[in-house]
Amino acid sequence: MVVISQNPTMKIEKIRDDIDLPIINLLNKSEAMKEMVRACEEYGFFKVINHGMPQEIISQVEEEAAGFFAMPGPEKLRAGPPYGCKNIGLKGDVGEVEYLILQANSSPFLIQSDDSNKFSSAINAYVEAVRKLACELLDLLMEGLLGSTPNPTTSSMLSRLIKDRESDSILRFNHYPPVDVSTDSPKIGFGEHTDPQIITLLRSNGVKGLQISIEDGVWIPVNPRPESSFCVNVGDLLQVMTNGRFVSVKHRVAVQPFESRMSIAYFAAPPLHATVSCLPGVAAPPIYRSFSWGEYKQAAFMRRLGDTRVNLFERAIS
Ligand SMILES: O=C(O)CCC(=O)C(=O)O
Ligand SMILES: [Fe+2]
Repeated sequence: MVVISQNPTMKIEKIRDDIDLPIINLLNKSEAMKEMVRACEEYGFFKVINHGMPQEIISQVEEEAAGFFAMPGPEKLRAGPPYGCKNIGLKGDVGEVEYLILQANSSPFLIQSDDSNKFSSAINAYVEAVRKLACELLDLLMEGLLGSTPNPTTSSMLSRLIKDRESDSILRFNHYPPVDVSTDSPKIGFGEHTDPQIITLLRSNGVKGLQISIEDGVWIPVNPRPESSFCVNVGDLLQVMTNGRFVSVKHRVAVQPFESRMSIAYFAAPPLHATVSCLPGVAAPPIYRSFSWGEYKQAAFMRRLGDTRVNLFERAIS
Protein backbone atom coordinates (compact mmCIF):
# COMPACT_ATOMS: atom_id res chain seq x y z
CA MET A 1 0.00 0.00 0.00
CA VAL A 2 1.17 3.53 -0.71
CA VAL A 3 0.04 6.18 1.77
CA ILE A 4 0.40 9.87 1.01
CA SER A 5 0.75 11.99 4.13
CA GLN A 6 2.21 15.14 5.54
CA ASN A 7 5.11 14.78 7.98
CA PRO A 8 5.48 16.98 11.11
CA THR A 9 7.38 19.57 9.06
CA MET A 10 4.43 19.67 6.61
CA LYS A 11 6.41 18.12 3.79
CA ILE A 12 4.28 15.89 1.55
CA GLU A 13 5.60 12.36 1.57
CA LYS A 14 4.76 8.84 0.51
CA ILE A 15 4.99 5.81 2.79
CA ARG A 16 5.44 2.64 0.74
CA ASP A 17 4.85 -0.60 2.57
CA ASP A 18 4.62 -2.62 -0.64
CA ILE A 19 8.38 -3.07 -0.96
CA ASP A 20 10.02 -6.18 0.47
CA LEU A 21 13.51 -5.21 1.56
CA PRO A 22 16.15 -7.90 1.01
CA ILE A 23 16.61 -10.54 3.72
CA ILE A 24 19.91 -12.32 3.18
CA ASN A 25 20.68 -15.78 4.53
CA LEU A 26 24.32 -15.97 5.57
CA LEU A 27 24.35 -19.78 5.54
CA ASN A 28 25.00 -19.80 1.80
CA LYS A 29 27.98 -17.47 1.55
CA SER A 30 28.46 -17.40 -2.22
CA GLU A 31 24.77 -16.60 -2.80
CA ALA A 32 24.75 -14.12 0.12
CA MET A 33 27.73 -12.28 -1.32
CA LYS A 34 25.97 -11.56 -4.61
CA GLU A 35 22.70 -10.60 -2.93
CA MET A 36 24.49 -8.27 -0.54
CA VAL A 37 26.19 -6.41 -3.37
CA ARG A 38 22.86 -6.07 -5.18
CA ALA A 39 21.14 -4.81 -2.01
CA CYS A 40 23.90 -2.26 -1.34
CA GLU A 41 23.58 -0.94 -4.90
CA GLU A 42 19.79 -0.80 -4.90
CA TYR A 43 18.94 0.22 -1.33
CA GLY A 44 22.13 0.62 0.69
CA PHE A 45 20.29 -1.62 3.11
CA PHE A 46 19.53 -5.29 3.84
CA LYS A 47 18.72 -7.62 6.71
CA VAL A 48 20.80 -10.68 7.56
CA ILE A 49 19.61 -13.93 9.08
CA ASN A 50 21.58 -17.00 10.19
CA HIS A 51 24.40 -14.60 11.01
CA GLY A 52 25.89 -16.87 13.67
CA MET A 53 25.91 -14.25 16.41
CA PRO A 54 25.15 -16.07 19.72
CA GLN A 55 21.60 -15.33 20.88
CA GLU A 56 22.72 -15.33 24.49
CA ILE A 57 25.07 -12.40 23.92
CA ILE A 58 22.29 -10.46 22.18
CA SER A 59 19.65 -11.23 24.83
CA GLN A 60 21.97 -10.33 27.66
CA VAL A 61 22.86 -6.88 26.33
CA GLU A 62 19.24 -6.16 25.33
CA GLU A 63 18.01 -7.12 28.79
CA GLU A 64 20.62 -4.96 30.54
CA ALA A 65 19.94 -2.01 28.22
CA ALA A 66 16.18 -2.27 28.77
CA GLY A 67 16.86 -2.28 32.54
CA PHE A 68 19.07 0.78 32.16
CA PHE A 69 16.46 2.82 30.25
CA ALA A 70 13.73 1.78 32.72
CA MET A 71 15.60 3.48 35.59
CA PRO A 72 14.54 6.93 36.86
CA GLY A 73 16.18 9.88 35.06
CA PRO A 74 18.65 10.85 37.84
CA GLU A 75 19.90 7.25 37.98
CA LYS A 76 20.51 7.27 34.22
CA LEU A 77 22.44 10.52 34.52
CA ARG A 78 24.87 8.74 36.82
CA ALA A 79 26.15 6.96 33.68
CA GLY A 80 27.84 10.27 32.77
CA PRO A 81 28.40 11.68 29.29
CA PRO A 82 27.63 8.46 27.35
CA TYR A 83 23.97 9.05 28.34
CA GLY A 84 21.97 11.66 26.51
CA CYS A 85 18.39 12.61 25.89
CA LYS A 86 16.75 14.35 22.90
CA ASN A 87 19.83 16.23 21.69
CA ILE A 88 21.25 14.60 18.58
CA GLY A 89 24.60 16.01 17.54
CA LEU A 90 26.03 19.44 18.22
CA LYS A 91 23.94 21.54 15.83
CA GLY A 92 20.61 21.70 17.60
CA ASP A 93 18.93 18.56 16.21
CA VAL A 94 16.48 17.01 18.62
CA GLY A 95 14.52 13.79 18.63
CA GLU A 96 12.18 11.82 20.87
CA VAL A 97 14.99 9.53 21.92
CA GLU A 98 17.32 8.81 24.81
CA TYR A 99 20.59 7.08 24.18
CA LEU A 100 23.94 5.79 25.33
CA ILE A 101 26.95 6.31 23.06
CA LEU A 102 30.08 4.27 23.67
CA GLN A 103 33.42 4.02 21.95
CA ALA A 104 33.65 0.45 20.65
CA ASN A 105 37.30 -0.20 19.94
CA SER A 106 39.40 -2.86 21.58
CA SER A 107 39.59 -1.40 25.08
CA PRO A 108 36.92 -2.77 27.43
CA PHE A 109 34.16 -0.39 28.33
CA LEU A 110 32.93 0.47 31.82
CA ILE A 111 29.71 2.36 32.55
CA GLN A 112 30.23 4.54 35.63
CA SER A 113 26.88 3.78 37.26
CA ASP A 114 27.04 0.03 36.56
CA ASP A 115 27.88 -1.07 40.09
CA SER A 116 27.48 -4.79 39.45
CA ASN A 117 29.41 -4.52 36.17
CA LYS A 118 26.76 -6.70 34.48
CA PHE A 119 25.83 -4.16 31.80
CA SER A 120 29.46 -3.35 31.03
CA SER A 121 30.45 -6.99 30.58
CA ALA A 122 27.36 -7.66 28.41
CA ILE A 123 28.39 -4.67 26.26
CA ASN A 124 31.95 -5.88 25.92
CA ALA A 125 30.83 -9.36 24.83
CA TYR A 126 28.39 -7.82 22.35
CA VAL A 127 30.99 -5.46 20.88
CA GLU A 128 33.40 -8.31 20.28
CA ALA A 129 30.74 -10.44 18.58
CA VAL A 130 29.22 -7.65 16.49
CA ARG A 131 32.66 -6.50 15.34
CA LYS A 132 33.35 -10.07 14.16
CA LEU A 133 30.07 -10.12 12.24
CA ALA A 134 30.76 -6.70 10.69
CA CYS A 135 34.19 -7.90 9.54
CA GLU A 136 32.68 -11.04 8.02
CA LEU A 137 30.08 -8.98 6.15
CA LEU A 138 32.71 -6.53 4.90
CA ASP A 139 34.96 -9.36 3.64
CA LEU A 140 32.01 -10.90 1.80
CA LEU A 141 31.00 -7.56 0.34
CA MET A 142 34.52 -6.92 -0.90
CA GLU A 143 34.72 -10.36 -2.45
CA GLY A 144 31.34 -9.87 -4.11
CA LEU A 145 32.34 -6.43 -5.33
CA LEU A 146 35.78 -7.25 -6.65
CA GLY A 147 35.11 -10.63 -8.29
CA SER A 148 35.72 -14.26 -7.50
CA THR A 149 39.45 -14.38 -6.81
CA PRO A 150 40.43 -11.05 -5.29
CA ASN A 151 43.80 -10.64 -3.68
CA PRO A 152 43.23 -11.52 0.05
CA THR A 153 45.01 -8.33 1.11
CA THR A 154 42.49 -6.32 -0.87
CA SER A 155 39.41 -8.25 0.20
CA SER A 156 40.27 -7.78 3.89
CA MET A 157 41.07 -4.07 3.53
CA LEU A 158 37.89 -2.86 5.19
CA SER A 159 37.76 -5.43 7.97
CA ARG A 160 41.37 -4.63 8.88
CA LEU A 161 40.36 -1.00 9.46
CA ILE A 162 37.63 -2.15 11.84
CA LYS A 163 39.93 -4.59 13.68
CA ASP A 164 42.58 -1.89 14.13
CA ARG A 165 43.14 -1.09 17.83
CA GLU A 166 42.51 2.57 17.00
CA SER A 167 39.28 1.97 15.10
CA ASP A 168 36.80 4.76 15.88
CA SER A 169 33.77 2.43 15.89
CA ILE A 170 30.82 3.31 18.11
CA LEU A 171 28.05 1.43 19.87
CA ARG A 172 24.84 3.35 20.34
CA PHE A 173 21.75 2.31 22.30
CA ASN A 174 18.57 4.19 21.36
CA HIS A 175 15.35 4.14 23.35
CA TYR A 176 12.14 5.70 21.99
CA PRO A 177 9.35 5.91 24.60
CA PRO A 178 5.89 5.48 23.05
CA VAL A 179 3.93 8.49 21.82
CA ASP A 180 0.65 9.20 23.62
CA VAL A 181 -1.87 9.09 20.77
CA SER A 182 -4.60 10.76 22.82
CA THR A 183 -2.60 13.98 23.16
CA ASP A 184 0.24 13.88 20.69
CA SER A 185 0.62 13.99 16.95
CA PRO A 186 2.99 11.54 15.21
CA LYS A 187 6.58 12.14 16.27
CA ILE A 188 9.96 11.53 14.74
CA GLY A 189 12.29 9.81 17.17
CA PHE A 190 15.40 10.20 15.05
CA GLY A 191 15.29 12.54 12.05
CA GLU A 192 16.40 11.63 8.55
CA HIS A 193 20.12 11.13 8.11
CA THR A 194 22.77 8.85 6.69
CA ASP A 195 25.31 7.15 8.94
CA PRO A 196 28.74 8.66 8.27
CA GLN A 197 30.85 5.55 9.03
CA ILE A 198 31.55 2.50 6.80
CA ILE A 199 28.69 0.21 7.75
CA THR A 200 26.07 -0.02 10.52
CA LEU A 201 24.75 -3.23 12.10
CA LEU A 202 21.49 -2.56 13.89
CA ARG A 203 19.36 -4.69 16.22
CA SER A 204 15.92 -3.74 17.47
CA ASN A 205 13.60 -5.11 20.12
CA GLY A 206 11.04 -6.07 17.46
CA VAL A 207 9.09 -2.79 17.68
CA LYS A 208 8.81 -1.06 14.32
CA GLY A 209 9.63 2.56 13.53
CA LEU A 210 12.73 2.45 11.32
CA GLN A 211 12.15 3.72 7.78
CA ILE A 212 14.54 4.05 4.85
CA SER A 213 14.30 6.37 1.87
CA ILE A 214 15.40 5.52 -1.64
CA GLU A 215 14.10 8.68 -3.24
CA ASP A 216 13.29 12.10 -1.87
CA GLY A 217 10.04 12.10 0.09
CA VAL A 218 9.43 8.34 -0.29
CA TRP A 219 9.83 6.22 2.85
CA ILE A 220 9.86 2.44 3.21
CA PRO A 221 9.02 1.10 6.68
CA VAL A 222 11.44 -1.63 7.76
CA ASN A 223 9.65 -4.67 9.13
CA PRO A 224 11.42 -5.49 12.42
CA ARG A 225 10.97 -9.23 11.74
CA PRO A 226 12.52 -11.73 11.69
CA GLU A 227 13.39 -10.72 15.21
CA SER A 228 16.72 -12.53 15.05
CA SER A 229 17.84 -10.43 12.07
CA PHE A 230 20.32 -7.59 11.94
CA CYS A 231 19.69 -4.57 9.73
CA VAL A 232 22.73 -3.49 7.76
CA ASN A 233 23.12 0.09 6.46
CA VAL A 234 25.73 1.32 4.01
CA GLY A 235 27.42 4.41 5.50
CA ASP A 236 28.91 7.46 3.76
CA LEU A 237 32.47 6.08 3.78
CA LEU A 238 31.46 2.91 1.96
CA GLN A 239 29.72 5.01 -0.69
CA VAL A 240 32.98 6.92 -1.20
CA MET A 241 35.14 3.77 -1.18
CA THR A 242 32.92 2.09 -3.80
CA ASN A 243 32.92 5.28 -5.87
CA GLY A 244 29.17 5.70 -5.51
CA ARG A 245 28.31 2.12 -6.49
CA PHE A 246 26.90 1.42 -3.01
CA VAL A 247 24.53 4.03 -1.64
CA SER A 248 24.64 5.45 1.84
CA VAL A 249 21.04 4.96 2.89
CA LYS A 250 18.92 7.77 4.26
CA HIS A 251 16.86 6.59 7.24
CA ARG A 252 14.82 7.84 10.21
CA VAL A 253 12.73 6.52 13.10
CA ALA A 254 9.04 7.23 13.72
CA VAL A 255 7.95 6.90 17.36
CA GLN A 256 5.23 4.27 17.89
CA PRO A 257 2.04 4.46 19.93
CA PHE A 258 1.89 2.11 22.96
CA GLU A 259 5.23 0.40 22.49
CA SER A 260 8.75 1.60 23.14
CA ARG A 261 11.39 0.83 20.56
CA MET A 262 14.93 0.05 21.51
CA SER A 263 17.75 -0.33 19.04
CA ILE A 264 21.46 -1.07 19.29
CA ALA A 265 23.57 0.27 16.46
CA TYR A 266 27.19 -0.67 15.87
CA PHE A 267 28.86 1.86 13.57
CA ALA A 268 31.97 0.32 12.09
CA ALA A 269 34.59 3.02 11.47
CA PRO A 270 38.30 3.21 10.65
CA PRO A 271 40.89 4.95 12.84
CA LEU A 272 40.66 8.75 12.73
CA HIS A 273 43.91 9.06 10.78
CA ALA A 274 42.95 6.43 8.13
CA THR A 275 42.76 7.67 4.56
CA VAL A 276 39.44 7.14 2.83
CA SER A 277 39.45 6.88 -0.96
CA CYS A 278 38.15 4.80 -3.85
CA LEU A 279 39.10 1.10 -3.34
CA PRO A 280 41.54 -0.52 -5.75
CA GLY A 281 39.61 -2.51 -8.35
CA VAL A 282 36.55 -0.26 -8.27
CA ALA A 283 35.75 1.50 -11.53
CA ALA A 284 37.46 4.92 -11.67
CA PRO A 285 37.73 7.90 -12.18
CA PRO A 286 37.07 8.70 -8.53
CA ILE A 287 34.09 10.91 -7.84
CA TYR A 288 35.42 11.91 -4.43
CA ARG A 289 38.75 13.24 -3.28
CA SER A 290 40.74 11.39 -0.59
CA PHE A 291 40.33 12.49 3.01
CA SER A 292 40.89 11.16 6.50
CA TRP A 293 38.02 9.81 8.61
CA GLY A 294 38.89 12.47 11.21
CA GLU A 295 38.41 15.18 8.58
CA TYR A 296 35.09 13.70 7.48
CA LYS A 297 33.83 13.33 11.03
CA GLN A 298 34.66 16.96 11.75
CA ALA A 299 32.74 18.06 8.65
CA ALA A 300 29.77 15.90 9.68
CA PHE A 301 29.66 17.37 13.19
CA MET A 302 29.61 20.91 11.75
CA ARG A 303 26.35 20.14 9.93
CA ARG A 304 22.75 19.39 10.76
CA LEU A 305 21.68 15.77 11.00
CA GLY A 306 19.80 15.73 7.69
CA ASP A 307 22.44 17.55 5.62
CA THR A 308 24.22 15.55 2.96
CA ARG A 309 27.94 15.62 3.44
CA VAL A 310 29.51 13.26 0.91
CA ASN A 311 28.94 15.83 -1.81
CA LEU A 312 31.32 18.21 0.01
CA PHE A 313 34.09 15.79 -0.85
CA GLU A 314 33.34 15.47 -4.56
CA ARG A 315 36.29 16.26 -6.79
CA ALA A 316 36.07 19.41 -8.79
CA ILE A 317 35.50 18.62 -12.49
CA SER A 318 38.23 20.27 -14.53
O1 LIG B 1 16.85 3.34 16.15
C1 LIG B 1 17.00 3.03 14.98
O2 LIG B 1 16.42 2.11 14.46
C2 LIG B 1 17.97 3.79 14.10
C3 LIG B 1 18.90 4.67 14.85
C4 LIG B 1 19.86 5.35 13.95
O3 LIG B 1 19.62 5.55 12.79
C5 LIG B 1 21.16 5.79 14.49
O4 LIG B 1 21.40 5.63 15.71
O5 LIG B 1 21.99 6.29 13.68
FE1 LIG C 1 21.40 6.03 11.69
